Amino acid sequence: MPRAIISPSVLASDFGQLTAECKRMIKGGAEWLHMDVMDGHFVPNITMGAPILASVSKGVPGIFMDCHMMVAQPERWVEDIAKAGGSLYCFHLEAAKDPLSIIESIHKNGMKAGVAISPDTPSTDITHEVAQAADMLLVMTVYPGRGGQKFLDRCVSKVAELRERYPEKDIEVDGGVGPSTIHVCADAGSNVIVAGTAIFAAPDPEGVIESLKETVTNALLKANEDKKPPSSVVLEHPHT
Ligand SMILES: O=C(CO)[C@@H](O)[C@H](O)COP(=O)(O)O
Repeated sequence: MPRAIISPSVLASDFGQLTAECKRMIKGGAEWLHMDVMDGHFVPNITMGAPILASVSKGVPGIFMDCHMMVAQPERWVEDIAKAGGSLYCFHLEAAKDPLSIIESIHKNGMKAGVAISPDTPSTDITHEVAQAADMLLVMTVYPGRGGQKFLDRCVSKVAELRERYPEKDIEVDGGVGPSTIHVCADAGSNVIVAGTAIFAAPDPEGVIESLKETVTNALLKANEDKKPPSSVVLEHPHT
């Protein structure tokens, strides 16, 4: 059964105190940190690249950097991000000419591989081969490019469709996720939750992390329970 993982998006943090902000989130219960890398081509904004990630990994030993690569040439940055301490390299399917070879290169460089889809990309564009090779699938619930946007409900059905196809895979949601939208994401089957504004702008980030995690864990347990045969059937056929 997949487990609940909360990955605060540092895009909503104080970049002047990035290392301290990451430590604050880990202390508050976050397991991963979501690092939004934007190149000004795939999306209009520019955020951070390998040198900043390297400083963070040096300043926060053991950090799991969930790197969301909003870049036009995802194959180009794999080595640099690995050297900078990236733990997971998630690239956009829309930008990839050969997703399978990018996944192979990510694995060769010692990172987990993620494949992201933007709101207008159907989940069926992720082929079975690509989904199987990837460690994580990311369903964007806003258009990539900036934080603080409104959650797009219409993307949730893609999470459910992918969860149906891949019961054990890590499935991440990102964009406008917080206490008011977590239930639909969790019920659809996402287990890795990215939240920026909802966590960093909260007076009690630890409380938000804890409640997001609890909601997701409960949904995962319920889905797992629902898969089991009813207990009466088990009792009637103890040897089957
Ligand atoms: O990738 C992105 C935006 O492109 C996200 O990671 C956002 O940074 C999430 O921020 P909130 O919507 O949670 O504020």
